[in-house]
Amino acid sequence: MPTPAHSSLAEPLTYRADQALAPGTLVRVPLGAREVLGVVWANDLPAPAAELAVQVRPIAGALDGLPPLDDHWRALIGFTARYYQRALGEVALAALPPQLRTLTSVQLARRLKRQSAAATVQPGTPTLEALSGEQAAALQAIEAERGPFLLFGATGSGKTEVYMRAAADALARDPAAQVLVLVPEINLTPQLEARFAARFGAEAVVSLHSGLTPAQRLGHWLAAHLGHARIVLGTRVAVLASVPWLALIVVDEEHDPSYKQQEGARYSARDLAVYRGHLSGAKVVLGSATPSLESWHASTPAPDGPGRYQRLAMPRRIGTAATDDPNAGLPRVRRVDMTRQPKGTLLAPPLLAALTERVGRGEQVLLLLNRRGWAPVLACGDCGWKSECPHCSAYRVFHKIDRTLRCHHCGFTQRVPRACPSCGNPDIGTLGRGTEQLEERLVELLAEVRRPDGSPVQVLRIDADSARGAGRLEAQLAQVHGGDVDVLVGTQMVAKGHDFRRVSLVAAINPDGALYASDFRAPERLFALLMQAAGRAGRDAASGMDSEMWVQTQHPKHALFAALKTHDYPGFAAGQLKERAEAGLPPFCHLALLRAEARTQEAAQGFLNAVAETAAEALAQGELAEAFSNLTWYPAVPLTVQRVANIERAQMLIESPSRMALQRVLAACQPLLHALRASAEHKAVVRWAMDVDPLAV
Ligand SMILES: Nc1ncnc2c1ncn2[C@@H]1O[C@H](COP(=O)(O)OP(=O)(O)OP(=O)(O)O)[C@@H](O)[C@H]1O
Ligand SMILES: [Zn+2]
Repeated sequence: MPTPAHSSLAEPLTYRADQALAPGTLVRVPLGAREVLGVVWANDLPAPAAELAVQVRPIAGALDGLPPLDDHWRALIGFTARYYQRALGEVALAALPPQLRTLTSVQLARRLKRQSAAATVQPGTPTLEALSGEQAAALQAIEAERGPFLLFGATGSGKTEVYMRAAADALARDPAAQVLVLVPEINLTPQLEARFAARFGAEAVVSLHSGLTPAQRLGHWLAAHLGHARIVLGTRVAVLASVPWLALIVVDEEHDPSYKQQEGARYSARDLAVYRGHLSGAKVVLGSATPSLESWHASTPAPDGPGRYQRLAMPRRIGTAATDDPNAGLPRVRRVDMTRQPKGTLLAPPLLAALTERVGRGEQVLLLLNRRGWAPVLACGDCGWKSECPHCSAYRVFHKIDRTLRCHHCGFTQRVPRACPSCGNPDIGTLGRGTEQLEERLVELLAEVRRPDGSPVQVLRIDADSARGAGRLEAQLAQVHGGDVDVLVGTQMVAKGHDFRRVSLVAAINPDGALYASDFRAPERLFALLMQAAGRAGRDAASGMDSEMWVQTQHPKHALFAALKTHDYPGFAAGQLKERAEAGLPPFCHLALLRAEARTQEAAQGFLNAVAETAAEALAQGELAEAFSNLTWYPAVPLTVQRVANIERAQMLIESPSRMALQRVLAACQPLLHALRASAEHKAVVRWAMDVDPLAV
């Protein structure tokens, strides 16, 4: 009973095969007029009645040069499809390398011949540093206990070393063992891949992510599937790779939102990693200096929390064990009250002075501004015109570099008008600031400043615009690591995971926007971003540089900044969890979002409300009555950015204290959703999607 990978059909299809095929075997099967890739899902079906048997088509061929996908993998795919409410075939397909879809059995055999044999792993090289006491204790616990573990290690506490030693232990224990290491965005951390390759040998490590060519992706996937790769390093898609001898899964920076897939099956790779570990008996280590509140709560011991994960703390930075100060080596946090600065100040004078001094001493400075472009809005002071996107409910951003107005939602781009398009006023201006403007201003402000060797100061901007193009980002990061850059300006991209050795001052230029955002996770995100940004400063304890994190804010007394000042993640988390418990928000309840897109807002909301009504009629009585009574359905509302590319977007929140109840009702809603979508009444609906455990609401 192979499941053809591309169909949106929920259930596997039945085919006939002359030879017995083990479950997990890849096959090519006819589907309508096409021939597609499939996976044998079960082979123990009762023979169909004679009159039906003639309708069962034979498979076109089996890719039997390849070992079948194992039970654990199939169970993982089955779980993912069920939990995230998607078709089995779709999830299986997304997990397989695209090139497999087109290969014939003969081509695959040829490809397999070229695949190199199993890599030999050199266990430990003699140049290893001695572990810190905290690192040694964490490793010992990982060795001795079952987990899953939350490695709660301060920035610069040496979590990567713990991952590598735990990996080395797992590989040494079993000559076939494999390790899966998940990272948020691989091109942001080229350093990490290099460190693993240096430690374990380049042949033993393969990467899996969307930046690979189709041929590389197939090659790396095969290396993992055949057991040749001992370490598989990848982004969220790698959690679904076939890794048959899996012994350890590491999820680095487990709080990172990019672990959540945002289209198709909207899975959380972090949550699936925990499930996968449970399925295949592999240990799971989630690591972060700013864990997600879900993982923090899960690792809180009874009676205050469920104690499902075991928390391992490494509060100290490497090289600071000799002092009594638990925050030794972490930057001193300074809040600048922007209400006391002249209106429109971009960089407060004391910050500019500190920055100038640091650069003059040959230290590096990192400025965080989470907004790309020159200014978020272009506006006319006379008639009130603003640079709205004609296709979206959003403003187009002014990019000075190529003099364009660009919509960051739909991509619509035009040249900047010379005068106000509405009233002809030639004197149009900008509102707000982005990274381009900050970069330009810094170059002006630092024009007279010299580095210790007398050369002019170098300013570099890193954001999604500067990083466009293959290899650009890696090259820019290499410039920073190489010391060619004095001031680095960037969006959240620069705050993540980098081991910058010479940064001694980090500043958040304007973080206030997120303080009062409507999403209940906004404070958690902001706190993590600022802690991580601060974590890029003063990483070389041996250099003796003191380091600082500056925060420019209109709300210097805000509790979030107070917690940041003392590097108090546990205090911040406790406050947030208390609020979440009182408000009945995750992790104390479970959410699903139903989204709809249509030509009109009315049609989008009408569809969602019809789903809620139909579900109530169909499910409130009968078998699912009790589960259904555990759910709260909120009315449909427009999304914050309501219209994108002329499509109206709406969503409906469904909430339950019981994950099980939510799962059962969502599954029962699937046929209702498909039927409603197909009905004439809702033909204006363009698409709908279900997001289980959504990250943003
Ligand atoms: N036992 C050790 N002795 C000396 N140096 C070490 C040791 N362990 C790690 N380091 C070094 O300390 C630095 C910080 O370690 P690492 O990058 O692993 O930190 P991290 O905990 O992952 O931080 P972040 O959360 O900021 O990414 C690295 O340069 C690493 O090589
Ligand atoms: Zn647009």
